[in-house]
Amino acid sequence: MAQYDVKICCMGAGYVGGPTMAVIAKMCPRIKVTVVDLSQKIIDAWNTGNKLPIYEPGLEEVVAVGLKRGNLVFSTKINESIAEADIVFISVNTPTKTAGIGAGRAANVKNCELCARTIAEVSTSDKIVVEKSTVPVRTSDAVRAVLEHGAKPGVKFQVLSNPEFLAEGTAVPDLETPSRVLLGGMQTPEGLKALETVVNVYANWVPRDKILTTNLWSSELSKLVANAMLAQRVSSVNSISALCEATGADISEISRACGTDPRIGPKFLQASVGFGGSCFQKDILNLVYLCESYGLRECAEYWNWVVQMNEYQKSRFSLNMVRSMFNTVTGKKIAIFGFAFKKDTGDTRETAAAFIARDLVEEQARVHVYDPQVSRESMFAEFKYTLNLSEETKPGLGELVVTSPDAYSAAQGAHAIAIATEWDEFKTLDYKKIYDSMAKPAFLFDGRNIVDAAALREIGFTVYSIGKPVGMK
Ligand SMILES: NC(=O)C1=CN([C@@H]2O[C@H](COP(=O)(O)OP(=O)(O)OC[C@H]3O[C@@H](n4cnc5c(N)ncnc54)[C@H](O)[C@@H]3O)[C@@H](O)[C@H]2O)C=CC1
Ligand SMILES: O=C(O)[C@H]1O[C@H](OP(=O)(O)OP(=O)(O)OC[C@H]2O[C@@H](n3ccc(=O)[nH]c3=O)[C@H](O)[C@@H]2O)[C@H](O)[C@@H](O)[C@@H]1O
Repeated sequence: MAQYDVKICCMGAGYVGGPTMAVIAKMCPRIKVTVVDLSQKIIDAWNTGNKLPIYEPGLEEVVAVGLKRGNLVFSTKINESIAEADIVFISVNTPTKTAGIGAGRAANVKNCELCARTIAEVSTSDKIVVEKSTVPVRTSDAVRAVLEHGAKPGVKFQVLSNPEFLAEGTAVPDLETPSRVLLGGMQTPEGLKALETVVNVYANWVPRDKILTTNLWSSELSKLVANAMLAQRVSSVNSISALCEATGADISEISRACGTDPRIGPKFLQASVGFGGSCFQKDILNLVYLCESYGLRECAEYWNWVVQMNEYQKSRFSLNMVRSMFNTVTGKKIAIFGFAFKKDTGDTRETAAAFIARDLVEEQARVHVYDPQVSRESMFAEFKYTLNLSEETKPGLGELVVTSPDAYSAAQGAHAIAIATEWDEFKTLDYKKIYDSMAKPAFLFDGRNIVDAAALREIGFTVYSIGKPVGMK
């Protein structure tokens, strides 16, 4: 039997737990990594090695290394895996609360607490418990209290915070060459020793100067702030896109002109139909709630506007579609290109595309959606979860929303195309062929500014791009 230097157990085999642990296993042959989940279906999918539960470029190859070598295991044997581990990562979902105190804003840390209870219950040896989930600042206090109160005699726990900064679609490069790894711990001799143990895991492939250590609360809060600041840039640029449409300025030129200043930088200045994803909105609302809880009303309002601006951008997009199409889309076929919240992922959580589809369906349009990675099942799950939109709340939804096998059939006979996700394949479609197959006038609303609007206008399309007045290149 193989001998390992360290044994890791990760609770939660989702978008974060799966890729993060697969990379640790790949980079550290002397570490055994077991990823556990409550869902047998998810664990079975990871174990296939080639039909993974999530789509992420390059991930199959990374998972294959650990599975083949035997130091990466996916399992539902939660208790046994925790019991044999030296380090336990908690990487479970922390969604926005839907009921009770702070509903709609506060993060629900129920799953983290349950993990802590399980760890306390089954541990017969000391463990380092690492919060990888994104949590409100000071959640580690609660985790520590649960662990200490539930611990078997003589068993000691150290709690660390190690938030994850990977972005979906680029998870593998983000994990293999991270901008930084952040680790927070208690500034006590035991806390610092635990920090050093986990620093040593990452130091197998991450340069030491990129491994930042802080106190627990700074680490927890930095994660919320990083997401809030990234989302703030998108909302800022989106707010200016509305001003561009009104004045004749061009948002792409503005992003370039401002982003060239090294103090501002070029990234996250791409105007869009609105940001989506499971975390930006959730984490900002969590920050808003924290500010409110500490009586910091102005700070709460400030960050809340990042979310408000995003809502405005999404509704502005669908309103512009309806207005441009002579104030009615009733009975019209409309193609939506892309449903994932960004390219290179099949994740639909909080995707702007769902909001656009909802608004169009409310107007009784017939919406035909094509996305290379999103199944009809996930699309309808997202409608229900985020928008409470289902056959029960909107009879006939199943017929109004059609999932198409490709972009051409989605657009066939349609009055308009809305590009909601920036998949590369949408840049190189045969738009002449698409135009010829559409009802006229043929509209194209580019929610990602990825098509060559001038070339499409040459073909005959009426093109609307974000942050560019009609008729502009
Ligand atoms: N999705 C992303 O790109 C990122 C997410 N995060 C944060 O990481 C955390 C996890 O997010 P995702 O991986 O996206 O969530 P996810 O929903 O994809 O995965 C969470 C998994 O945890 C499992 N789980 C829940 N309770 C459990 C328990 N008691 N024992 C074992 N498994 C349990 C669920 O079955 C699920 O498979 C969240 O706090 C999120 O905010 C942080 C950075 C990036
Ligand atoms: O905590 C998380 O879950 C993660 O959230 C984001 O990652 P992710 O949501 O996967 O994707 P992003 O690339 O940040 O995009 C988020 C949304 O903003 C949109 N966006 C992004 C950049 C931009 O310039 N314009 C823009 O509209 C994207 O299309 C997408 O809908 C952060 O980038 C990660 O660092 C973080 O770990």
